[in-house]
Amino acid sequence: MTVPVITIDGPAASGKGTIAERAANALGFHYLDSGALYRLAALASLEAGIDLSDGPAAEAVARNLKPVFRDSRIWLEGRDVTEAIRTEKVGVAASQVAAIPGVRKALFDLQRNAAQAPGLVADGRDMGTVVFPEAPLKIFMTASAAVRAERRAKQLEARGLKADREALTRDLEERDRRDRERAAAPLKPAEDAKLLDTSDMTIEEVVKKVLDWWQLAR
Ligand SMILES: Nc1ncnc2c1ncn2[C@@H]1O[C@H](COP(=O)(O)OP(=O)(O)OP(=O)(O)O)[C@@H](O)[C@H]1O
Ligand SMILES: Nc1ccn([C@@H]2O[C@H](COP(=O)(O)O)[C@@H](O)[C@H]2O)c(=O)n1
Repeated sequence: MTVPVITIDGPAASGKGTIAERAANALGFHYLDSGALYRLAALASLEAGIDLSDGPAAEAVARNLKPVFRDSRIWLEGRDVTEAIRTEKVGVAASQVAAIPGVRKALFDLQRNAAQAPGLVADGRDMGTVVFPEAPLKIFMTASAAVRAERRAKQLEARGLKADREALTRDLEERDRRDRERAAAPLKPAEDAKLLDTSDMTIEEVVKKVLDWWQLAR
C-alpha cells in the first residue's frame, strides 16, 4: 500500500513546521520535521568538536545518530535536546552539515521510514524534490524576509529568549543562501509544487489552504 504524503518545503521561518504539524494533526497523519535531524547532526558534531566542513567526520556523526522522538520531545543518547537544537547557532551549523552529501545520505532512510500509515506530512528543504518525489501534494511555502525574521523573533521572545532582529535577519539570510546554493539537494520548489506565500496569511488560513489542496490532490 502506498502511504499518502504531503510535503512542505521552503526557507527558514516561513512557517513550514507549524503548518505541517497542524495539518498532520487535522488529518490524523504522522509529522516529520526533517530539519530536526539536520539540527541533531549539527549539535552532535559541535559537541564532538569536529570541523563542520570535515565531510567524513560529519557523515560518521550523522550515521551514528539514534534520536528518540517521544511526547513531542527529542532525546539523544538519553539527554533531552528539544530546546538545545532550536538555537540559531545550531540552525546555522545544521545548514553547514546539510551541504555535505554523505550527511544527507546518512539521514535519508530515517526520513523515508517516517512514511507510515495512515499518512505523513513532512517539512524541510528537499521533501518534494528528493525524499518524497512521489508525494501527491507538494507545497513550497514562502514569506518575505522581513516577515520571517519578525516571526522568528516573536517565537524566541515567547520562549523567554532575547531576539536581536538584525542578527536574526543575517542568520536567516546566510542559512537560506547556503541552502539554495549548495550542490546537494538545494532548496527549490519541485517542478509540480504549489507555491504559497504566507506573508499576509494567518496560521489558520494557511492550514485551511493546505487541507483544501489535499482534498483535491488525494
Ligand atoms: N502564517 C503565519 N502567520 C503568523 N505566524 C506564523 C505563520 N506561520 C508560522 N508562524 C509563526 O512563525 C514562527 C516560525 O514558524 P516555524 O517554526 O513553523 O517555521 P519553519 O519554516 O518551520 O522554520 P525553520 O525552517 O527554521 O524550522 C512560529 O512562531 C510560528 O507560530
Ligand atoms: N530537508 C531538510 C531539512 C533541513 N535542512 C537543513 O537543516 C537546517 C535546519 O532546518 P530547519 O527546518 O530546522 O530550520 C536548514 O537550514 C537546512 O540547511 C536540509 O538541508 N534539508
